[in-house]
Amino acid sequence: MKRKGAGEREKDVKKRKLLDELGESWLPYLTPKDDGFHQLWKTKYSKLVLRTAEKIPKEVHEEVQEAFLTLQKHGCFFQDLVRIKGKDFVTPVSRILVGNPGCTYKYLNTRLFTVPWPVEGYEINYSHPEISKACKALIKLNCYLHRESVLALQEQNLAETKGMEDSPVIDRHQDYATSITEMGSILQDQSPSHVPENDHSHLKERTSYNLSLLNYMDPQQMPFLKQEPYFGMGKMAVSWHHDENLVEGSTVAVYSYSCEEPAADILEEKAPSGRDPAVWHVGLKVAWDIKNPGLAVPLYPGDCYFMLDDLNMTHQHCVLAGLPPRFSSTHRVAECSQGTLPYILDQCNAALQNLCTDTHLSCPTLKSLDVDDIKRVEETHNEVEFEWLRQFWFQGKRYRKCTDWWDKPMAALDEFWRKLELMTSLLLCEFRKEEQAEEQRKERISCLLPILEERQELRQDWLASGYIAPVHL
Ligand SMILES: O=C(O)CCC(=O)C(=O)O
Ligand SMILES: [Fe+2]
Repeated sequence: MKRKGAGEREKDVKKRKLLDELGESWLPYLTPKDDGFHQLWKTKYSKLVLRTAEKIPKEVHEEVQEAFLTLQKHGCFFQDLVRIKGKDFVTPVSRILVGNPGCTYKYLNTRLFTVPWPVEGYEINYSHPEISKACKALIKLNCYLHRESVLALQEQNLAETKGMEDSPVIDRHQDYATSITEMGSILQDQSPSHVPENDHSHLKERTSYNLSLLNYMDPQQMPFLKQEPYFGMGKMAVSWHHDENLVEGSTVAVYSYSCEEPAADILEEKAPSGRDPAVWHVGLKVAWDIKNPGLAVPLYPGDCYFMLDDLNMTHQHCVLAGLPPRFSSTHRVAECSQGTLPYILDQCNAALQNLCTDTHLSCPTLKSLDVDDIKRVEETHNEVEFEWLRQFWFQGKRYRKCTDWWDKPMAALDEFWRKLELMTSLLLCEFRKEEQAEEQRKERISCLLPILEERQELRQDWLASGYIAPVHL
């Protein structure tokens, strides 16, 4: 629950050690111009799959590229304020999260809320018909990438890791516009309690993307991009990382669209080795390793790449900036057992069971002072305040640019939070009363205290990061 990520210090030590070992020199990396590039890809990076633009239906390109431009025109991309090692940073890329209604995705201590794509059974008001069309194009892309991922896993026999022998083979020529109804059933499958019944659902689970994080950056507007530190790959739009909060072993599928076809390699003569700095690339390296050369794969407009199976865990990736502006749509299976609206509403409802507001009572009371009940209620209080409300309001009104979908749920969570505040104050009143046995009182207080301390600390933390609270918080 704390904003300061665990394990960050350990990572820092590892990184320092790596850079120290490296000294002044750079590690080798290969691009398609180098001998051995394909051999290296096949042996050390085989779970990275590239589908070049010409293999992808024209309809996909047209709809998705239009969607990107629409979302940008309507000002829907935002730079995120993220926290790394206790410090706040603004991401150089601007982002928007689109996905299943009610889903969220937490990265670098920031929780993003999906702008919902249209799924049957959900009523969604978009602020503009063009935004509605864009979200529809993205869910269609999602279906397309889901099918392509299943095929790629089957082609590499990765679908069989858990006995996939009788999983049906998907027909590549199936119409890409998979019906939204099919997505509806996928959405239901993703309830936290869903347990795969057979091996086919295991494959489906690891490729049923529930959201996409869209990125946009115009390098001309970003003069201070970081240089890639290990290989000398040049300017990075996104530094080396593993994607966080994904279902273990799930694929990540990316559609990449750099807005202009790069001019013939005019810089080639000046930079005979290394990657072309005019072209966008995805960089890959084996995690915490200096033995294997890195890989820089150029991405031309409309190319897609897939990080299959456990590639995201065993390797790190980065995005190397080219010259033109670029969009990407990164489809993920977010681990959202504690990240959906139904989840947090359930938690709040359960906590509120401990509040008795019978009309014949002049003021509300708590039903139980049992330590387990106190703990559950007060922990939910922290969770809704720090993981949801403050995260949501911190990002301002950005979601309203696209939809009012989150307004009602957030108002409901706000209402829950007020009642939880009341419950904390009722609890403190109880502790002031004399009639409890001393032992019991001590036990209750020692269970409550750490949770209240954490609340206090986190409130300070949010305050320090410039968060402006709505009046009542
Ligand atoms: O834009 C891309 O190709 C990938 C971006 C990325 O790695 C991320 O958003 O996590
Ligand atoms: Fe990533």
